[in-house]
Amino acid sequence: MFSRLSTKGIPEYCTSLTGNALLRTDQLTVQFGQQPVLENINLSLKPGRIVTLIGPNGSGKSTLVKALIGAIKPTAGHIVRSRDLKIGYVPQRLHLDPTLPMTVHRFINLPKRHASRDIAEALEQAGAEHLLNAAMNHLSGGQLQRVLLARALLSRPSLLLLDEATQGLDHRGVAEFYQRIEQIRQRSQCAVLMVSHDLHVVMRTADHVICLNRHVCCEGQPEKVAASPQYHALFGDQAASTLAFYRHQHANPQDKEILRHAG
Ligand SMILES: Nc1ncnc2c1ncn2[C@@H]1O[C@H](COP(=O)(O)OP(=O)(O)OP(=O)(O)O)[C@@H](O)[C@H]1O
Repeated sequence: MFSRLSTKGIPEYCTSLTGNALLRTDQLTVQFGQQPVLENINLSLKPGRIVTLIGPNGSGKSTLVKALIGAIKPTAGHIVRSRDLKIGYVPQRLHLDPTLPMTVHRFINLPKRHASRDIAEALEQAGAEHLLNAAMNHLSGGQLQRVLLARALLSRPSLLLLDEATQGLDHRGVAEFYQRIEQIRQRSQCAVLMVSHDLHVVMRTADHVICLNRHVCCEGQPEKVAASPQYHALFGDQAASTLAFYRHQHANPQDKEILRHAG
C-alpha cells in the first residue's frame, strides 16, 4: 500500500499515502541527543478538518510541526504523506533585519515570484489586501500574521500548518484569525493543523484536539478532551475554566453567536 517516494525534496523517511488522509505519522519519535522530545506519535490529518495541537511549554509541539514539514528528521518512525500533498506553513516567529527595507509585495515574492492575481487572492483570503505596499518592519503583530498566512496560501496548500500563529495577538485578533482559518477551510477544504495556547478558542473551533506532552496524552473532540483527566492534569485551573465555558456554550447555544461576534 505504501511506497517510498522518489520525488525530489521529500525526505526519505516520508512515504506516500493512499486513502483519504493527507498525512499520517506512524510511531514518530524525535530525540535531541539523549533528550527524548516526541515519543511514538500517531496522528492522521484529513481534508477539511481542523486539528489543534495543545500542550505545555516544551511539550514538543513545534518539534512535531517541524518534523511534518521535513525540517527535523525523526529518530524513529515514519511520516506517511499523500502524493499530491502541498503544505502551507505559518511559522511561530519571523526574524527580519529591521534595517532592511522590504515591502510586503517583495517579501511575498521571495524566494520565487508569483502572478499578481494569485498574490491579490492570497492577500484577500488572509485579510491583508490593503498591506501589499506596506513595509514589513512597520507591520503590527496581527498584520504580520496575516501576511505570513497569505504567503502560506500562495501555494494553494492541501494542508495548512500553523505554529502558534496567534501568539501576541489580543482576544479580538485571536478570534478574527481563527474565523479566517475557518473561512479558508470552508473555501478550499484544506486540512489544518495548528499549535495553540488559546484553550478557549481551541475548544470552540477545532474538530479534533490533540493534547501533547512528549507523547499524545489524550485526543478527540473538544468536549471529550476538555473532560479528560489527562487534560486537567496538564492544564489545571485553566482546564476547569475551559470545560465550564464549553458546557455553558452548549447549554446556551444562543451565546455561541454572541461570542462569535464578540470574539
Ligand atoms: N534544535 C533543538 N535542539 C535541542 N533541543 C531542542 C531543539 N528544538 C527544541 N528542543 C527542545 O525540545 C523540547 C520541545 O521543544 P518545542 O519547541 O518543540 O516545544 P513546544 O511545545 O513547541 O514549546 P512552546 O509551547 O514553549 O513553544 C524543549 O525541551 C526544547 O528545549
